[in-house]
Amino acid sequence: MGTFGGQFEDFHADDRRAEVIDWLGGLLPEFDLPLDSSDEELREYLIDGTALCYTADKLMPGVLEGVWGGYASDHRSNVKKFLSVVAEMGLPGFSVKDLEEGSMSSIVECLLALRDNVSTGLGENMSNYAAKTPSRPVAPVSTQGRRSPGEDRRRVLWDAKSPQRSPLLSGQKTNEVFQFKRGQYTDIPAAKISEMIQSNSLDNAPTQSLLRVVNGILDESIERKRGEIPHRVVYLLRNVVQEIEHRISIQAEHIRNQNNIIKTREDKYRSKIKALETLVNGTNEENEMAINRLELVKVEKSKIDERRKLGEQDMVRLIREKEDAENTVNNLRQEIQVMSKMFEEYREQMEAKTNQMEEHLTLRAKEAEFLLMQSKKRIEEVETASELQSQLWSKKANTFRSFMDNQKLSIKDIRISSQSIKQEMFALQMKWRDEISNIGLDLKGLVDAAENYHGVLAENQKLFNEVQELKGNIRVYCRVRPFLPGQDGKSTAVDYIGENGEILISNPSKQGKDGYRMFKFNKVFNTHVSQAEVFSDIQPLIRSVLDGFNVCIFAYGQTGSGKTYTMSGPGTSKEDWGVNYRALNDLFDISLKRRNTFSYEVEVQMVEIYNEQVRDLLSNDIAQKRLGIWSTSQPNGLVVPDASLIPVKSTSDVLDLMEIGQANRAVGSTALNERSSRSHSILTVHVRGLDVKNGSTSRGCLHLIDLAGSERVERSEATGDRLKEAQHINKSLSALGDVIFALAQKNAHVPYRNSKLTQVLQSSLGGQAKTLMFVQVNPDVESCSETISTLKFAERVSGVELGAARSNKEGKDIKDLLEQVASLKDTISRKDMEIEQLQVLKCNVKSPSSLTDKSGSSLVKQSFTASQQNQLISGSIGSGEPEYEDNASDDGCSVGETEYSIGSASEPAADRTQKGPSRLTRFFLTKNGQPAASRPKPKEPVPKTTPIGRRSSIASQAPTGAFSIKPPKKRVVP
Ligand SMILES: Nc1ncnc2c1ncn2[C@@H]1O[C@H](COP(=O)(O)OP(=O)(O)OP(=O)(O)O)[C@@H](O)[C@H]1O
Repeated sequence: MGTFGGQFEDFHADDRRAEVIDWLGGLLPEFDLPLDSSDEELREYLIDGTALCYTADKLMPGVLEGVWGGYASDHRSNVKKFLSVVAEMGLPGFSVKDLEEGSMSSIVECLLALRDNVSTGLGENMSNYAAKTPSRPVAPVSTQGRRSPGEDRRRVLWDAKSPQRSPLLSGQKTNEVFQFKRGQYTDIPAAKISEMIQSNSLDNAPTQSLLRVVNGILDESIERKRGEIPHRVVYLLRNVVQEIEHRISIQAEHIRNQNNIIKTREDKYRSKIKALETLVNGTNEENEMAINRLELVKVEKSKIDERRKLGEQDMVRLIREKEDAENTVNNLRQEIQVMSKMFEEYREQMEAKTNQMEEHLTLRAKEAEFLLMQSKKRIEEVETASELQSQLWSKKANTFRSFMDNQKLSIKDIRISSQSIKQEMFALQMKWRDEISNIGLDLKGLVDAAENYHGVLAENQKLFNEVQELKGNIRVYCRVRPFLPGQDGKSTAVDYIGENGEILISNPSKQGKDGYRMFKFNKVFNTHVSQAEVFSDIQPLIRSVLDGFNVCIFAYGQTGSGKTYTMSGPGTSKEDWGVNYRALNDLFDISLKRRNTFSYEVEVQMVEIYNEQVRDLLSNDIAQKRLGIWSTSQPNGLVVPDASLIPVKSTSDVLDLMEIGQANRAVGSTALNERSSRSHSILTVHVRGLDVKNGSTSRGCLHLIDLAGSERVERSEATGDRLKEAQHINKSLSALGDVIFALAQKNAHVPYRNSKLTQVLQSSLGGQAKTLMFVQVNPDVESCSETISTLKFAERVSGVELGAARSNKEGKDIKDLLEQVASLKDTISRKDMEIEQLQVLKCNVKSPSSLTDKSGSSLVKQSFTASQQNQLISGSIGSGEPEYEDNASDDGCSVGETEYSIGSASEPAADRTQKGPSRLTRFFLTKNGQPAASRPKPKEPVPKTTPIGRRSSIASQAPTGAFSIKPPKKRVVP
């Protein structure tokens, strides 16, 4: 039943809609919707509101102009205008939303109400309504025959809305015309009545007015009783009645039409009811068909919905795409703006540059012009000058010509005189030939001597070194550290390194000559010199330990200058080995070579001086007792006897010990060196040798000392414990400086006891040891002042004469050795004399004219006075150092070899003769420069005191007894 009710409602709605469509089809010519159009189709037609407005305008022309000025482009506004007209008429309206998407029934009902309202003769209302609207042009009035009801209706509307067509036709006037007072109709003049009739005012008059006119006329005729109504009034009456009849007939026709429509609708309803009944009573098949159709419809609907959804999605997508596109466009716009800004800036820059260039070019052009002017001037000047010059030259040429003429004349004279000279010369030549043959004989002897000259020189050099050895100068070797990795950009303070031990330091903080300082040492090792090369230079010195000498090598220099590098080496590989390892290795090698003649025992001690305390680096005992330092006169040579003394047999033993020692060393970091030695480390190698043939013994001791850094406290930025350490280090190093100073000055008192370091070094500095100092230099220009003070110190050290080293040998051959030394010194004096003679000869060869005096005797013979000759022959070294010969080692290396020569030994003889007294002469000078004429002759017994800086005579220093080496605390290397 519900379905049927719903279907009925649908049919009803369809019907109502069809009615509207039908009505609109008749009203609007362009409206061509079929009667069975759906709600949606109708909505589609009406939705923009134009059709609604047309309808209203058609029914009530101009009515919309009164409502907000006519049509609008916006569909909602049109619909609203239509709705306002409908509302004004008091008809049911609808909402805009209904028209857009809701039910169409409200719209259909509204339109039908409008239709009914208009067609049921709401003409008055309409005319009243239309009367409110402003005037508009008069619509053309159809005058042809009978009019259709619609046309009439519209005409009525039109006429009602055109009040100014004639005075009578206006609503007000019409009322005035048809609202006569009783008795007035009869009084209306005929002209007026005919005018009223002719002007169709009756057509326009409302029906009520017409009926009032009829009643009025009838009332007047009744009142008059006589029944006499003027013809003209009757005429009017008849016309009015005709009009009323006409209207009634129109109404009747309209009603008939309505009836027809109703009948048609009735038929439709009936057929629909029948269809419904058929539907209701229909077979299952039909139902199914209907259901199927319904399903199809649903499917279609769902499809439509889907399409709609898809459309909506498309719409959303398109909107998004549009938004994206807009964003892109905006971005592009922004980019364009940025680009244009940049371009603008760039253009401005280019303009600025162009301007600058223009200015620059203008300046250059001006300069060029100026230069051109100057050049022109110069050319003019040069032209003038060249003219003057050519004049001068021509003058000079004339002078020269005359001079040449004179010269030619004088040449003639000379030729004549040369003839006579030639003759004289010939006589002289004869004389010279004799003389030259004599000189040739002399020269032959000279050539023989010259052949030996170099050999003699080398020997002399060797002897000079030996003299140095005898003097016992501390050798100073300077080594310059290379820049470390990462220090590439630094500039060096080392300006020059000479081959003969010169080193020039430049100090950029000082100007001119003061900015440079030259030092001279026994040797300077440049940055590239290898560990092996350094060692080869000191090897003979170290080997002398096996011959019973005490040797001390210590490294001095500021932190990070390479002391540990030189003494220990940077690593344990063989190339890296420093002096320590190489020295011990070398000692083992030689002792092996000499094993048939000598048997050696090697023992090692390793101590450090840390904060003025001596610590045993080879002890396992952490809480060590303080170690005492013995006086240097201890016969066993042990300076720190309580320190562990470990016997070693091979290099590997040494390596193990060094490792222990290095591990126990006190190191820390300073601002200058990441791992800085904070103590002085002393490695002492004790060597005892036994001559298996004659039973004599020797005892040598090698001190290898790595001093702590000598930098200033403030530069190392040390504080706390580090400051204390640094202060101790500085104090001990300054004590070392004082000792060196006292030694250099040959003071009676040498302050050894001021520090542990000087106490330990006492035997090396003041005793009979051979001492060598490595002065380490950091090339960095920032360390320039430290470098200079280090080198000054080293310079002072190099001036210290310790006296000749003494071998700690004991045996019956000491006397023999002393004799050997005496004869050696005799040889030296002889050799020096020979050299002197050769030099004199050489001078004489250079100037042959001076070779002979008038008496024809040789100047060579005259170059020495008798007293000088006596002096030379009788000159004696006097020291008779037995150690000198003992230096010669079995393998041919001797300590006194040229490696230790000081630069001056290699100077050319000529230079030396020019500079001052010869080496020989210097050799025989005492320290105050006086000739040592009273020296004993070589064959004389060896004196007890040495003439050259010896502190005590050999005799007094000779070992007095057998070695009394205190049995040390020996420790076996793990
Ligand atoms: N001749 C050299 N060749 C290459 N590198 C060197 C040389 N000398 C020193 N060095 C390097 O310089 C750095 C400092 O050297 P080293 O530690 O030996 O200085 P130091 O004077 O012993 O310092 P400290 O007083 O602080 O102990 C190390 O890295 C070392 O390897």
